[in-house]
Amino acid sequence: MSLIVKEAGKAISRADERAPISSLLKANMRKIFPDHWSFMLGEIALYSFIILLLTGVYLTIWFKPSMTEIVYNGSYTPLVGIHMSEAYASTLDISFDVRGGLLLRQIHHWAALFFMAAMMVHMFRIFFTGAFRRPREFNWVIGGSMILIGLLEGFAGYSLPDDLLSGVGVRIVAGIVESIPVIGTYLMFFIFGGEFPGNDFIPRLYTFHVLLVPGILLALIGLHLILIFYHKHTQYPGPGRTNSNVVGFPLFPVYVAKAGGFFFIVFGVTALMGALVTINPIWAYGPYVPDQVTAGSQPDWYIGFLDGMLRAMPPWETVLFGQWTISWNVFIPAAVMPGILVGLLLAYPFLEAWVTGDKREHHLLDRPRNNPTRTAIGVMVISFYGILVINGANDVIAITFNLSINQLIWFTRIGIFIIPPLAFIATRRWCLALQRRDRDLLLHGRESGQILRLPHGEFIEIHTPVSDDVKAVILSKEDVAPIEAPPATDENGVKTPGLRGKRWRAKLSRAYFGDNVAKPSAAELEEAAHHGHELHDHEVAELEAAGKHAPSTLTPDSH
Ligand code: HEM
Ligand code: HEM
Repeated sequence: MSLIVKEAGKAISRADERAPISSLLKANMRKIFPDHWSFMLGEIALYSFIILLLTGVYLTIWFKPSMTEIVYNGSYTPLVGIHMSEAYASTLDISFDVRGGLLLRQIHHWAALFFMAAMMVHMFRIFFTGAFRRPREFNWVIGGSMILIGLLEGFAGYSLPDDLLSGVGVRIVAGIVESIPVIGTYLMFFIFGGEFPGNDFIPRLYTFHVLLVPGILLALIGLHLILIFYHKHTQYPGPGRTNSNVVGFPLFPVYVAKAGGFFFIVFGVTALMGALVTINPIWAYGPYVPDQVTAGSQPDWYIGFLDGMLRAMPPWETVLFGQWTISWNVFIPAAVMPGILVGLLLAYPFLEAWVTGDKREHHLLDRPRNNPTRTAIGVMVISFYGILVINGANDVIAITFNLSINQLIWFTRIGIFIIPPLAFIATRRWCLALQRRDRDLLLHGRESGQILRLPHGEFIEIHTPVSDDVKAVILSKEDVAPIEAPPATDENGVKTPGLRGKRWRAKLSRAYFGDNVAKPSAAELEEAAHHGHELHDHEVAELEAAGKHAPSTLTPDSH
């Protein structure tokens, strides 16, 4: 036995001489990572992706990416004798005839929904805490691209079974491609290998779904994680945490154990969902037939906002020279708007840095209230997105709540211009109110609800000072001055180049920082500490004369 161990040890050192992994591991495994529950969101995205890879490989063994028509003869009797594509029939086989097939299919689908949800909530965490600021802007761009690619990958997978529900989705995509002016029809023929639906689409989509996109995602996730390691993780403000240190636990053994355990929890929950909750029962929809549509058909949740945008658009069309139709009703919501939204998403870190003029490195996270405009922009975008998702399900909502679908469409058309700005204003005011509360907490302590009556009859409210931990968190706020507009000419009378642009930028910057409530200065804190921690001499004397003691840990605040 000891000989085997010795030989194995020798083999490892020989391997290590050729590929010096141990020194690399030694240097990095003790790296410190900060701790917070919200840092688990990125992990959920990562583990869901691993589950997708594992279950996806299992599905490839039986799935037949072919649109060749066959007559079904499997064990799901209601469809026996029906004409369908091999893709649809093989998905039925996976569901009813392959051992564990339905379970793995359902785990794959649930993992896809969790993957997209985890990515999005992870993105919100990054956004609201300002974790995308320098030096992590590029990692934000990688993340944003992964959302877009994940969305395409999910749509591709959802379309593979060639059932009536997914076929309707593919038909919509064909329509969107056709709506692109000039090249639309050519592009549609190129993608589908001829008229819709043709025979080539599912095999092409299959290569896209199981090879091309997973490969790209794998590379991007690898790069994303390497960059996180390289930049080090940001941390939330707290006692002893600064922009230049990291307070937390070492990667090995603490995080390796935690992350390993968490992977099994995510896998367990996904497997439980796959085992207990039906998802995408394609046998109930039937095979895709181009002239049929199922009532109440809904895409997976992450596509809902696109569908909502499409459904809200008025029926605008232009016919050029009496023969070329431009379908604005499809082109704008399904091609132009998504392009603009993705562009803004990817550019956000750079836009914010331009408006604030803040190009410094940030390793300490912002509290959302301390950056009211950013937080308000985030909530505004979420409300915009939410309205579109609701409209994407307007037929189902109309039937469930006995409403008219037209009412819902008009609610969306008007609401989309009114609700997001209201959400912006309300959030901004809310953040500023929280800033004011923080300032009050530092200067006057917490209202204890205890009222003290002084012997001469006056009532004072007792305020307890906040703990040092809370103080450290509140004091982490940075008060940044807005950018000033340069003078029209310099001291030699030379006109400032690009004056108009610079004035605009200064205006935006002022609007961005707007009514920021400055945190108390050191002098104000000193004054408050001096003033607040003891009762006035005459009050103490009064209490003592009455045979009472002033509460020593409490701070009265009647002055
Ligand atoms: C496949 C999808 C993704 C995976 C597997 C993933 C994974 C992770 C993990 C494990 C972390 C460290 C833990 C944490 O902070 O949550 C992280 C951090 C980060 N992620 Fe992602 N992420 C994904 C998508 C995204 C998206 C969509 C964005 C933004 C648009 C993004 C931007 C970032 C940034 C900027 C950090 C650094 C955060 C910091 O240091 O505080 N990621 N990601
Ligand atoms: C981000 C990664 C992925 C996402 C979001 C995703 C999503 C999906 C979805 C939603 C379906 C429809 C499932 C259903 O029938 O209800 C599907 C089907 C499928 N996926 Fe994926 N998938 C991913 C990665 C993979 C990988 C890596 C493979 C293979 C290596 C794979 C192989 C398949 C196959 C063969 C099907 C068709 C079988 C079926 O529908 O049951 N997937 N995928």
